[in-house]
Amino acid sequence: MQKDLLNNVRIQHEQILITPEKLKESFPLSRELEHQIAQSRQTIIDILERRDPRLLVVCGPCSIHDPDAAIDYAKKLKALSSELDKELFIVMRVYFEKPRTTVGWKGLINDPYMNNQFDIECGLFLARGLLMDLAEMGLPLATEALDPNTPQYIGDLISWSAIGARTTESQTHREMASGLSMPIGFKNGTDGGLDVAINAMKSASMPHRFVGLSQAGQVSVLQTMGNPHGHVILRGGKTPNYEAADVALCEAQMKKAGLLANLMVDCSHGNSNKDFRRQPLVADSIIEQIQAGNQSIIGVMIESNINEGNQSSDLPREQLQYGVSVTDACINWDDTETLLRKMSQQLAKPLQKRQATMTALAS
Ligand SMILES: O=C[C@H](O)[C@H](O)COP(=O)(O)O
Ligand SMILES: C=C(OP(=O)(O)O)C(=O)O
Repeated sequence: MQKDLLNNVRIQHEQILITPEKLKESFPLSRELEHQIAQSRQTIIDILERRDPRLLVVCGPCSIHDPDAAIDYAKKLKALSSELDKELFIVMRVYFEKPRTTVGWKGLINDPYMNNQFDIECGLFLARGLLMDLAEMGLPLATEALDPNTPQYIGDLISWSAIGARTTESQTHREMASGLSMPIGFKNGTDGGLDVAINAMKSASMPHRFVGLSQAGQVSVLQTMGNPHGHVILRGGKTPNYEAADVALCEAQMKKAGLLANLMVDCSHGNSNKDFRRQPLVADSIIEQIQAGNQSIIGVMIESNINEGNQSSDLPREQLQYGVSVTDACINWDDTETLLRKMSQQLAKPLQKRQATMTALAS
């Protein structure tokens, strides 16, 4: 066959992918699960809109590569979250898509067996199947929305999403965020810049029209309503940005932009200088700030796994250590439990005060 000189010159292969609708037929949601997820989303909205004083905690592995280990982790997190639910609303990080600084493993959906076979359809099946299992355990779930088509396949199972530091400035991601069904956090840029996140929050709160995918798998013009439940995630950049002065600066910039100052602090990434051992120190600062009366910090993010540290995603599967991250290094389960118990205990009083302020403002 004669090669087309002008079209798809650099496309080597095309494969028709299952439609969102068809994938969902294999993993249908029960009415109970629908209600549970809608309720979790509403709880997060209540936290953002100051009707629920609890701290939103997005906690879990940097990325999922082993669904069995994710279930093991989730069992521990579920038990603990039920115990601490007076102070903390814990949502499990279930990240299937990794944005890379240059190149590297792009997550379970893109290359489910980490063997460069890139069986994306299998990745979608694994991702949706795991989300169903986790949701059935009663856990609210969080993910990063990276590929603009992925939410059509799995978004119904997600209660909170993030737009990452590498994509917060992208129009495509802001458009997608404007149509997402759950609250969404925008990370500051990798250089620490706040403007990109604040602009993203503004942009995503507005209606947009753009080309996207329908549930039936048709390329379609999507018209969105705008997502009013955005917030900024301070993740550090060239230097950390979790201290009281950084939080105050972000708060002031958000207010100046006419936005409700709702902030989540990411204890990992630029805020830990990528040293997982520093995550509890960042959390300590958040506890102190809330004890001192801070009202704008509505949540924290923690990268945590069964076992601490990380390992290379290039290792042969049989050499991979169980429950250890293949992307950013995480704190282990024992340290996670200690940290979450400490947060819950030390925040009980200040959060009661938040509740009292909310009640006073509402009356
Ligand atoms: O959270 C994970 C990583 O920080 C992010 O995907 C970037 O990773 P990289 O800089 O190793 O590519
Ligand atoms: C990639 C992530 O973070 P960031 O966008 O802040 O680098 C992440 O949270 O997994």
